[in-house]
Amino acid sequence: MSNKQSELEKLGWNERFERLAALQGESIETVARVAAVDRDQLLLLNDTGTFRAKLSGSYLHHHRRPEELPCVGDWVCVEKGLNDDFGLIHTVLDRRTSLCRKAVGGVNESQMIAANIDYVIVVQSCHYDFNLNRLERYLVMIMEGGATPCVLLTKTDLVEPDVLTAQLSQIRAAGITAPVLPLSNMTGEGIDELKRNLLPGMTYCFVGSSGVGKSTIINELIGGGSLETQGLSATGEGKHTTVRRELILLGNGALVIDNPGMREFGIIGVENGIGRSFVDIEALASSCRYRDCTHTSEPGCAVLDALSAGEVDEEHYKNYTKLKAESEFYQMSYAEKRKKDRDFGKYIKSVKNDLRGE
Ligand SMILES: Nc1nc2c(ncn2[C@@H]2O[C@H](COP(=O)(O)OP(=O)(O)OP(=O)(O)O)[C@@H](O)[C@H]2O)c(=O)[nH]1
Ligand SMILES: [Zn+2]
Repeated sequence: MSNKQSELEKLGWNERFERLAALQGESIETVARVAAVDRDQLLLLNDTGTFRAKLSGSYLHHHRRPEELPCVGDWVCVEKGLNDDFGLIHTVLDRRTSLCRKAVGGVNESQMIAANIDYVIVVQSCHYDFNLNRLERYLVMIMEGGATPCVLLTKTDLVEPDVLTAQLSQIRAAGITAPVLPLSNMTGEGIDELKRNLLPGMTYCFVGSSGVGKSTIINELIGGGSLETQGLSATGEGKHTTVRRELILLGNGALVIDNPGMREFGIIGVENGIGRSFVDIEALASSCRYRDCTHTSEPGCAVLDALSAGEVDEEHYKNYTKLKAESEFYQMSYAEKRKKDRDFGKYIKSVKNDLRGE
């Protein structure tokens, strides 16, 4: 393996991207990872360090949809002469995973937040913030983007052990098998285990409501020794701006993406369960000919009838079927997860023991 290659692997590069680049006739010499995006300016990272870049005119001309523009975590191919201030990006390699904020239930809006994340860590505080429905919505959206979810329950120092135990059993009863780690930034419980679980070359991000402790955790992780977290100053149009780097390489080799959009990820529509925001469609569904009607092609479907009569908005209908498909996909994995119940039971027991200090 070339030196260049092993340096890039520290930034999350792997064989899959290698093949993608080769397919597009790109040499490994041109690749870099997006560390931040600031309007038309990007901060890139490769084996030589951090540098600035812009999208080539041709790329902009051929890629107009918002999701085609590079976001933090993307791998791009870039041309930069020794004396150039900016590199010119001409290719964005296909994303392996993505985190996309989107609306469900009527509003048509979506925003690419980050790309090529391996693990998304959903942070909820077990003190007031805990909400199973919200957790499920986060997990669905994460899995839809292809990343692996994990859950952190923070502020365990603020609740009685039985409150935490009840929350863990609620999570288990909902069929969620993502790893759940109770943690306290105050007592330090769970911090070491979290650190042990962050693997070199893997990309992580933390999502969750404001105030649950994400900054405190990330600061703790960075405090453990981070390489180059500062941004890069750039002079453009007479202004001097600093672009804050959002892709952070931790001392242990793991990568963390920390950006404001990410923190609010999923906020749009996340509280809307199917029953609430799609009551109109659910009501129609009760008059469908078949009880298990999927409202996509069946004869005698009251929803499709209402759609063609213009009584139900097309976009609203699309969102409904989409969310329904997602939750069915999610339900499917429930069955498999049941099998793991026994293991989870053991886990709960060990957590209880930990809490008792055994
Ligand atoms: N008791 C207790 N307080 C905590 C814990 N973790 C964080 N806090 C406190 O909770 C408050 C919010 O923590 P932050 O880390 O800023 O939360 P955040 O999730 O980053 O919030 P945003 O930056 O708004 O997204 C701060 O006052 C922290 O000191 C914890 O485990 N236990
Ligand atoms: Zn139907």
